[in-house]
Amino acid sequence: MIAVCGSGAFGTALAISIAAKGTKVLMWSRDAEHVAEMATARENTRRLPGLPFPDTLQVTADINDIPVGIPVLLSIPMQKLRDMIGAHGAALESRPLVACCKGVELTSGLGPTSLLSELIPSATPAILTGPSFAADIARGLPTAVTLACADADLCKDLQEQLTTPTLRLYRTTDTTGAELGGALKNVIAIAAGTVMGAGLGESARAAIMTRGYAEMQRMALALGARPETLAGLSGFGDLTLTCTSAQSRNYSFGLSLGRGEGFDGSITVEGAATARAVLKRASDMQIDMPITSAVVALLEGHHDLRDLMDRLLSRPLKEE
Ligand SMILES: NC(=O)C1=CN([C@@H]2O[C@H](COP(=O)(O)OP(=O)(O)OC[C@H]3O[C@@H](n4cnc5c(N)ncnc54)[C@H](O)[C@@H]3O)[C@@H](O)[C@H]2O)C=CC1
Ligand SMILES: O=C(CO)COP(=O)(O)O
Repeated sequence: MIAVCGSGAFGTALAISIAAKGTKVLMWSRDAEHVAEMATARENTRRLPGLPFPDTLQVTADINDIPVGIPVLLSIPMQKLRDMIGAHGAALESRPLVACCKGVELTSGLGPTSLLSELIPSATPAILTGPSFAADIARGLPTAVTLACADADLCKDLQEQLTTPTLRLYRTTDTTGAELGGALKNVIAIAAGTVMGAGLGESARAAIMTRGYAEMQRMALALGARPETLAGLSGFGDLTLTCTSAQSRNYSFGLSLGRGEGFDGSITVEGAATARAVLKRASDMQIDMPITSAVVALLEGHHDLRDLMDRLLSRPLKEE
């Protein structure tokens, strides 16, 4: 048995996929009304309509229903994870906790596994991340992601428990690389969307993706990530998906920025807060991140995209 905390799109998709192979899954949400709705409809009509729950998936609004010791997947947006743990951490102690979120916390500069280690030292943190849209996972379309956990034996055990016939997990002990790949690619996806929204062309997007990947590597390697993790599913793989699909909320947010349109503030766009958090960390560490810096300028109301592009294009010429 496993548990999933958070009944958003991603948590629900993982719960459906894992339950579909016969594993018992208990999905918790803080919203009792939503839980009652899901229990009756046997689907999450708010986030993944039309994708029925397997019989092995149950829902609860009481986090204390989660049995002691079983692995818990935490699919809560990065900037909300501290609040969630603050309110419910006592129920999550002494067990594997698999972060299923992508970002860097604005207030601390920490990624999901470091934050979990700080807040619940008795738990063993892991992270599940990589190129995967929730709807694809829930529909049973083929998907491959990275599972990272510093404890190699536990990582292998979780890999077996969470892999399904359509969701294939690759394992690594490099939690830093996995979580930074997932966080940083969202920032570059906002930039790629902006370029496309502004009509600057697919060649410009390819340049943003490639130079964005160079930025991701600079930051992640400086923080101890392994290059092969960045080149894998959680880095290059997710960068590719998120910078090329309007299914991505980060990319769609960028499209709106580039077109000068508004965007629904209730939609989870992890890259926005992460861009600010990463830029602060990069400037403390004297790491050059011009694309991230341009995204932050856009977020702070710098509407002259042409001026930002000119700034990127007029940087000193250098080796690749
Ligand atoms: N949607 C997708 O296709 C994918 C999402 N992710 C990642 O999964 C994470 C979650 O994203 P989604 O599920 O799409 O977001 P979502 O916006 O659909 O759902 C977020 C969930 O978190 C809950 N939540 C928010 N604050 C909370 C709090 N303080 N306490 C308890 N619960 C709280 C909400 O009630 C909601 O159920 C993000 O980090 C995202 O980057 C990763 C891969 C795919
Ligand atoms: O991380 C994702 C796909 O791997 C989902 O991307 P968005 O959060 O931009 O929708």
